[in-house]
Amino acid sequence: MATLVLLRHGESEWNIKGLFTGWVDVTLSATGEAEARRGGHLLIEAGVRPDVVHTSLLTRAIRTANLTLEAADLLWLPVQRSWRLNERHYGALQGKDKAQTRAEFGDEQFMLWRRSYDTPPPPIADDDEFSQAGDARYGLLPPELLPRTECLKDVVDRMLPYWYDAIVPDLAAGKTVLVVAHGNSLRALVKHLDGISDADIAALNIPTGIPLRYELDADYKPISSGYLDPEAAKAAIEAVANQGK
Ligand SMILES: O=C(O)[C@@H](CO)OP(=O)(O)O
Repeated sequence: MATLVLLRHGESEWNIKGLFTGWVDVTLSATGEAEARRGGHLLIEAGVRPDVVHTSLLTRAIRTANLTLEAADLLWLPVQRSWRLNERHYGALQGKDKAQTRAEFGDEQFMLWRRSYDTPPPPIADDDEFSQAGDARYGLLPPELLPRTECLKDVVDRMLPYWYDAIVPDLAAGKTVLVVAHGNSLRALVKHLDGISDADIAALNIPTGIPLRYELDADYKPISSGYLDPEAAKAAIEAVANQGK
């Protein structure tokens, strides 16, 4: 049996403002910092002691991992980072207000862009102020891999190689693995783990800052899973689902 813990970063400054974020590198709000520390305390209370950590390349996930590990007195753990754990690239919606977008394009189009499995938003222009073209952190990435927009299916496709090549080997070595990532990159991973259909994944939302623990069998299929604070998770999931309303 292997233990995997998934943690969405704490609330970000753009989560408060209700803006589509994607690959824009915003930092945590004060609430997000507190959530991240609480995540560390929840790990201690549950007796979960990660051996290794994987994060995206985005500051809000990296800072969440640091604050969570610090609270759990585990800052010394080895950490690996990959763009493959980044948030879904939100294309031309990056930097746009969710409520305004909903009002302008209507409920159906808004939900299609936000939660459909295979409809990406329009691509972002390279000269857009919220584009990542030319961002040094993706400098080693072959240019054709740098997305200009992504739907959830695109995220599954670019995240799974990292699951198989980097995370599964850690689990196979008997390590408890903590993955600190994002709402949609974790939706992609949960879809894979729980075998959720393309249609049903639209209804799945991940709360900020609450560790989600999986016990996996020898084939890395879930035996059990649950948030370390189920009551708080329930309310926070509802809030994510209602964003833009
Ligand atoms: O804006 C984003 O990048 C994500 C996560 O905050 O939003 P959503 O939940 O709407 O996909």
